[in-house]
Amino acid sequence: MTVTPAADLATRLLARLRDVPDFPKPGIIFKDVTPVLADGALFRDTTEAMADWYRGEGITRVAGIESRGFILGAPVAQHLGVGFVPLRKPGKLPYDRRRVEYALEYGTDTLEAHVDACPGDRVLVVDDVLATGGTAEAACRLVEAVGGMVVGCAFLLTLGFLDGERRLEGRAVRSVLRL
Ligand SMILES: O=P(O)(O)OC[C@H]1O[C@H](OP(=O)(O)OP(=O)(O)O)[C@H](O)[C@@H]1O
Ligand SMILES: Nc1ncnc2[nH]cnc12
Repeated sequence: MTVTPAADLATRLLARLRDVPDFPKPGIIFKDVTPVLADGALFRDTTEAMADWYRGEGITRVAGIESRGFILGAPVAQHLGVGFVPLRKPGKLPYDRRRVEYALEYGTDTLEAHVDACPGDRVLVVDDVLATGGTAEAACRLVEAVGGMVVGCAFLLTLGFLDGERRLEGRAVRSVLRL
């Protein structure tokens, strides 16, 4: 895991991230990124930093994890000049799909991708938060199941105490901020 040396960006993010206790379940302190997204300069600088790490890595597709991974992944794809593919919650994609199931910090969930989402692509997986790593690990498996090669994973925030990095061992994982 590499954390960006752009300390000022991390400081700006820390000032904007909002802790919401007991959401979506008692005992969870939810890291709310909506104030970051609402700050235009911070939103741009964050997604540019996430894209910059992977310039020169031959990325041909960005895969964003529903739902906040869509919001961050689409501008990352635009900064890199490549296409975007959505990894979606079940029942949302219209065409032929593959699916993977995974455990969350607060339950279980499923991700789906179109079978032709990223054949032969060099893929960057993007999400807002790396917590237990279940979602991102499932996203990587799903990308591989539809023929993509995962070059790396980029996050705005890693919750280090939940040890998600262990689930992604061997992958190029980067995060703007690590708490
Ligand atoms: O590392 P993990 O423990 O797997 O958790 C991380 C995931 O949890 C959150 O998504 P959530 O399930 O809340 O979905 P949402 O983005 O649709 O709200 C977050 O956006 C990540 O996708
Ligand atoms: N505590 C948390 N805050 C925001 N997103 C999360 N995803 C999993 N755990 C989370």
